[in-house]
Order: sequence, then C-alpha cells, then structure tokens
Amino acid sequence: MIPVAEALDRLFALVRPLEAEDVALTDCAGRVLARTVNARRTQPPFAASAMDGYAVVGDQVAPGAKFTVIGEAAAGHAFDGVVAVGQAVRIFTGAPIPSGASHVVIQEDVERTGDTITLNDNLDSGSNIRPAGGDFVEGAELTGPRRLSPAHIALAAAMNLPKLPVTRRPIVAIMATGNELVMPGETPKDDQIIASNNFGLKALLESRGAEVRMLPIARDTHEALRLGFDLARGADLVVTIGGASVGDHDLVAPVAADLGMETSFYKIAMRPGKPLMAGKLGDMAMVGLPGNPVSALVCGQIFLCPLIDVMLGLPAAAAPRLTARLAAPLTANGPREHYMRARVEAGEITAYDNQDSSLLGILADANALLVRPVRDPAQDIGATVEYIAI
Ligand SMILES: Nc1nc2c(c(=O)[nH]1)N[C@H]1C(S)=C(S)[C@@H](COP(=O)(O)OP(=O)(O)OC[C@H]3O[C@@H](n4cnc5c(N)ncnc54)[C@H](O)[C@@H]3O)O[C@H]1N2
Ligand code: MOO
Repeated sequence: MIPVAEALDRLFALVRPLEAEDVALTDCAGRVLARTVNARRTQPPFAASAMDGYAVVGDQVAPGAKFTVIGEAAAGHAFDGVVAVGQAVRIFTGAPIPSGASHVVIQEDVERTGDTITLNDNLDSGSNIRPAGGDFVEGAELTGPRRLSPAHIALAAAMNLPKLPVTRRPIVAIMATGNELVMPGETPKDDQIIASNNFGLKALLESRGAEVRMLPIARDTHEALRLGFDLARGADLVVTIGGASVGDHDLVAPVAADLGMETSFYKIAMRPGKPLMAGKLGDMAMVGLPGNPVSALVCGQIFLCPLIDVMLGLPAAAAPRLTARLAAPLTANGPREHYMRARVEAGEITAYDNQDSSLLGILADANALLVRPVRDPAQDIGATVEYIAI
C-alpha cells in the first residue's frame, strides 16, 4: 500500500496537458482557457456617462447654476459638437462624454424648463464619468491556463474575442464491471442490483470538464473485460469500476495485465479506496476504482478530478483542504488515511457514525470528507480537523 499523496503523484505522471482548440465563446462554459489572451480593444473605448442627466463643464456645477441644453448624447449616438461654459448636453448612461464637458449632473438634481436647466441645492457628488480604459485597455491580459467562469467569458466578449483557445476536453471511458449489475430502469434478478456509481462518476467528471463515454456494463469474464477495454480505445483515460479486489471474480488487473498494462501502483493506504490501481494501457491512462459506491466516488473526487485538471492544463494539485472544529469526538484512526463522510455546518464538522463504503444515502447527505491522517489519535470535541468540501 502506498500513501495517498504518492498515488496522486504517480497518477499525475501518467497524463499530460492536452492540446488547445479554438472554441466560440457561446460554447466556452466549463472550459479551460489554454493560454493567455489579449484584449483587442479598450473598454470603455471613450469616456462615458455613468448616469442619465446633463453633461456640463465641471467647474460650473453649483446650486442654482443655469445651462442651455444644446443637444443630446445617447449610447450609440455621440454628440458631435463642443460643450461650452453655460451649455449642457442631455446625456444617457453609456453615451460618450461630449468634448468640453467634464461632469454629468444626474437628472434628479435638475429642474428643466424648455431648453434651460437649473441645478438643485443638494447636488450628487462625483463627476459620473467612466474614464476611457477604466475597465481594461487594448492588450490587457486574460491570463491562462484558467478555468473560465461566466465573468471571464463576458470579459473575453468585451475584449472583442469571439473565440478562445481552450484545452480539448479529456475523453474518459467509464466501464462498470460485475455480473450483479443492471442499468437503472431495467428489472434486476433477485441476486442483482442497479449500477449506480458509474452515473455519479460521469456527472462528477463532466462537471470537471471531461467528455465521458459510458461503456456497456462488463460481466466478470476475461472476454467481456477485453471487449470493454477494446471499446475504450481512443480515450485519454479509461476508468474501470469494481473487480479490483482479491476475490475470484476480480479480474480487472489480470485482464489489463494481459493487454499489456504497465502498472504504476496497486493498493493504497486509503479508506475507502484501498484496492485502487493505475497504469498505462498504450496511450491511455488507466485507473481501476474499487466497486463500492462510496469508494468509487471518493476516489473520483480525490484522484480523478485532479487528474482531469492536469489533462486540462491546470496545475497538478490535490483537492484543497479547509479546516473546521469537531462537533463530536472521533476515535483513533488506523493505518489508512480515512476520508470520512461528514457534514459541515456553521464552521463545525460532524462525521457520520456509519462509514460503510456501500452507503450512497450518507454520501449524498454529506457535504465534506473529513480527512484523518494515518494513525491519528482520538480527537475531542473542538479539535481542529481538515476536510475537503464535496
Ligand atoms: N478479502 C478481502 N475482501 C475485500 C477487500 C480485501 O482487502 N480483502 N477489500 C474490500 C474493499 S476495501 C473494497 S473497496 C472492495 C472493492 O472490491 P472490488 O473493487 O473488487 O469491487 P466489487 O467486489 O466488484 O464490488 C464491491 C461492491 O460494490 C458493488 N458495485 C460494484 N460496481 C458497482 C456499480 N457500478 N454500481 C453500484 N454498485 C457497484 C458491488 O455490487 C459490491 O457490492 O472489496 C472489499 N473486499
Ligand atoms: O477501501 Mo474499501 O474502498 O474500504 O471500501
């Protein structure tokens, strides 16, 4: 059994950042910007009004001052002339500030009679002018690699970048294995159950930016598993679920070995997730997850998500850890790092009493994995512990 951190490092060594592709902004949600891009224009490109009101010469602004309105400036319709002392231009939010003007008096602070405006006593402070380039200037950087948020996509649009270079989505083939499994909606025999964790993993990895191919469930035979690996060909990563342990029907490792897998590791000091395996099958990285639903999904969070990040060109990093105080005591931990299903509420964390790795109900209720170091002694209420938000 190797430590979790070493397993993660060995996994990182199995993959590399994938190539970039140009994608229209409308399709960039959830994608990773592959490299730094530069603004193709300045925003705002001109000094612009931040409010609806009247553009005037700034040092004329005082209670009771009068101005003659000589024209109008709206967003998309600039005023061509020049504003002189005693003159005002009716202006709307987003419109270019006319030459000569240096202040916008908001319309609430003005009495208008015909073409004359008179300023009120309680004038709003500030010029209400957004300077040219106040947001960004031509050439400004949107740095990559980075995962694109909705705000980054809007920023790229404002920079006049209709397409962005994003990293190709890693293709992940997921193969559930087991004679006992049928698909949701099918009618299981008395000794069968419904396949579940492959669906959870698909959702998890897609939310991280992968393109997932769900392979048919492979029965516990050499032929079925070989066929499954064959169907996975062309993927960047093949993930098997189940058949990883030491039972007579746990055939994933022997079949992968027959197919020429170069094993990186098998078995890790982690609970749940002990029988995790990894290696390289031709050009594909291969990860064999334990079949227990919680084990598979926790390993997905701890190993597969960071692996997807590396393929997307993001830094190689373990899931970030936060800290909270224990709301209930914990008994001593054993020889495996324990990722306990837990709930964090108002800065306090409570691990569930039942940590059996088959319990999807508890995993679905949990919002954290409380991380117990190897051989961590018993902990009292109030002790500070580390957790990973899920
Ligand atoms: N003698 C030993 N037995 C076991 C050991 C051990 O060290 N010695 N390790 C245990 C641990 S820890 C784990 S974890 C499991 C992992 O076993 P496998 O990876 O071989 O998984 P299976 O036996 O195929 O399945 C385990 C369990 O999960 C269910 N399963 C499998 N796939 C799915 C799926 N896609 N959706 C829902 N449920 C699934 C399966 O029916 C079993 O109940 O081994 C322990 N045993
Ligand atoms: O390690 Mo297993 O994954 O405890 O259930």
